[in-house]
Amino acid sequence: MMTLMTQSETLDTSGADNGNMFVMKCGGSTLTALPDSFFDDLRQLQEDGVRPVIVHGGGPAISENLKKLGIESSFVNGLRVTTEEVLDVVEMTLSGSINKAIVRRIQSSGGKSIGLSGVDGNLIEAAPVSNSDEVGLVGNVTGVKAEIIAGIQALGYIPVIAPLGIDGNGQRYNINADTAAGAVASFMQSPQMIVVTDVPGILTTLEDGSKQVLPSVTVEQIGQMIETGEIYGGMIPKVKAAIDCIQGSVSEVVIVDGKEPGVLGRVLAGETIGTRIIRK
Ligand SMILES: Nc1ncnc2c1ncn2[C@@H]1O[C@H](COP(=O)(O)OP(=O)(O)O)[C@@H](O)[C@H]1O
Ligand SMILES: CC(=O)N[C@@H](CCC(=O)OP(=O)(O)O)C(=O)O
Repeated sequence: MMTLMTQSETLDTSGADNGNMFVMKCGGSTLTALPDSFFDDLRQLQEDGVRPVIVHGGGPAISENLKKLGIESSFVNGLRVTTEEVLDVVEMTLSGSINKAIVRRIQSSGGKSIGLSGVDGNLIEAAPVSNSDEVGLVGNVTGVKAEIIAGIQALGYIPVIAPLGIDGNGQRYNINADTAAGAVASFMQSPQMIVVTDVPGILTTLEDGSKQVLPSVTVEQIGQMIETGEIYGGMIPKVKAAIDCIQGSVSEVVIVDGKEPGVLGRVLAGETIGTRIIRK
């Protein structure tokens, strides 16, 4: 049965099986380091009938381009202070070079992919964050047109989404990629979100000073780790996005290192790898 959606709504799953989909966030810290085998695995999953959705970052590339152009940039609590001038560079970098580089890599591995940003088709609807007086044109997600993503998947392509948003007046916003991925996972009713980054999971420091990956953490433990400073910097938006989306239909968020061989298949097979963030 076809369902028509006039506004952004959580996907009606009455006619679709979302059990075989997952949302993956690929961090800018790791994009260039992802091996060809990562994209081969993605193609294999697609051939096996799994339907991934990719939301990507690109923070380091944005900073590099801003520097080249002599534009000052700074962060407040992990969010880039974004003027219209900065936003031009954010859009050029994320929707342009980074988005297309990912699409090309998927295609080079024999997979099928279409890249778009949250601006296209008003895919990601956004509103200013509460501290916009400090950070400028940074957005929170208020809606995701899940039917656009589902449509691209139905055509047999992997959607690759750059984290920009747009409001009813046509104003663009810069959205943290972890936040955007968590919102896409929620609105798509994805059972799982996989966060691919440059560390093997959430690390904790043992008494002897060595670091160890936590196989799983609860929302409560995360709160404590932020308070003690054990979780800091770029890990904070990841765990916050994870907490937000596991309140709904997403049952787990897994944080993994994209360089780990066979990582995607291993996560989907339920292997203990990286850190699983679970409700309780
Ligand atoms: N407890 C923690 N365990 C692992 N990494 C952490 C932790 N706290 C902070 N981090 C930092 O988070 C970084 C990942 O975030 P970020 O650099 O923003 O990656 P991405 O570009 O993938 O979003 C790690 O490289 C590490 O420096
Ligand atoms: C508002 C905000 O901070 N947006 C981010 C968007 C990119 C991003 O989040 O990239 P990573 O996942 O690589 O960090 C930025 O401008 O850097």
